[in-house]
Amino acid sequence: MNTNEREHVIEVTDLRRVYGGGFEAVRGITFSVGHGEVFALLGTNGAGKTSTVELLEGLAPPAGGRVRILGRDPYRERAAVRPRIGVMLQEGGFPSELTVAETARMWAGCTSGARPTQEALELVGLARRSGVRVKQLSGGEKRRLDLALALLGRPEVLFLDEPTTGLDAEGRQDTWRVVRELRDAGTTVLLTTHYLEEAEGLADRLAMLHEGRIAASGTPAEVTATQPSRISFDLPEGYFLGDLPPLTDLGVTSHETAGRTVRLRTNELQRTATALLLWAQHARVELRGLDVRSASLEEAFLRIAREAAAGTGRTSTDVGTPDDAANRGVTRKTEAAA
Ligand SMILES: Nc1ncnc2c1ncn2[C@@H]1O[C@H](COP(=O)(O)OP(=O)(O)OP(=O)(O)O)[C@@H](O)[C@H]1O
Repeated sequence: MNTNEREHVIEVTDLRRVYGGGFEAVRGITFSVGHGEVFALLGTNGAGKTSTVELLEGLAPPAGGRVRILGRDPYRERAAVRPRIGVMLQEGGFPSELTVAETARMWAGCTSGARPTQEALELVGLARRSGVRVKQLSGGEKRRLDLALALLGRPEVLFLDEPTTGLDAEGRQDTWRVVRELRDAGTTVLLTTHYLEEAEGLADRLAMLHEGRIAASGTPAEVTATQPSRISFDLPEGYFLGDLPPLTDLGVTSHETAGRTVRLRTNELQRTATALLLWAQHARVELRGLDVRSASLEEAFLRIAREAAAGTGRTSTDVGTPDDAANRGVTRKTEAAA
């Protein structure tokens, strides 16, 4: 592996995809993924995730911009790139009359340097179902088979398009475990998902797509940090809202009351919480029901999607590389909302 591959296993620059009829599904996106990173593409339905991943897999040429996988063009240099990547499609579409083992063997026959089929099936917890026909598998088991086949070639780069759709909670956990093990072994993983907790728990970095553009990107923590945190508590007996320190001085962006319960939103969680606790200590009162929490990725996603849909999204895109340690702050492409 040369230096460039180590730095940028996946490199996407101003990528565009236009379908017949002139519809622009991918409108100039830029990001890179480093060796051994898990990168998640999130987005609303039709945001352009699959259209992007297909370009990365070399299934179609971009209408504009550039893709490099392991330093090579995945479309023009497909013969060199394909053996080094693993692809798990949304719909595997394998012959339903074959058994699991037969399907894996058939796929292994088309894969250079394939690992033993039983090993791949064991990785995804399907070894016990080797003799079962594909048509008799549950939806979740079919997804596991898709994953096993993607792993057969010991890929350096793994593309997972909605890998846990249709899986139950246990199956999802199993898939996450496999992805983490692969990542720990140095595999670079790019996944698309609709499950925000999946991105939150699995991805080192992520990008949220909206209408073919990146609306926000960064680590999950960086993306959620762009959203206000929440603090709620009950006003102590005999105290009123006006008895608290001026809320704007505490970094509070909005507040509401319901009975004696006060709910605050703040972009400076530590400062606001500390000031409230100091006030309570000084007043010798208890803030009953105190609840302090950061925004979830789901909240961030919903807000960013709403803002982007309202037309406040900017058009430029940029995601820091993993080596840009000093520049790892989230890249928000939407104006901050109150
Ligand atoms: N072959 C095609 N021809 C024309 N338009 C297409 C084609 N494939 C996808 N599109 C359109 O491109 C846009 C992006 O689709 P894409 O499948 O990439 O979105 P997605 O983010 O993967 O969506 P989902 O989460 O629903 O799977 C959508 O508006 C879709 O209708």
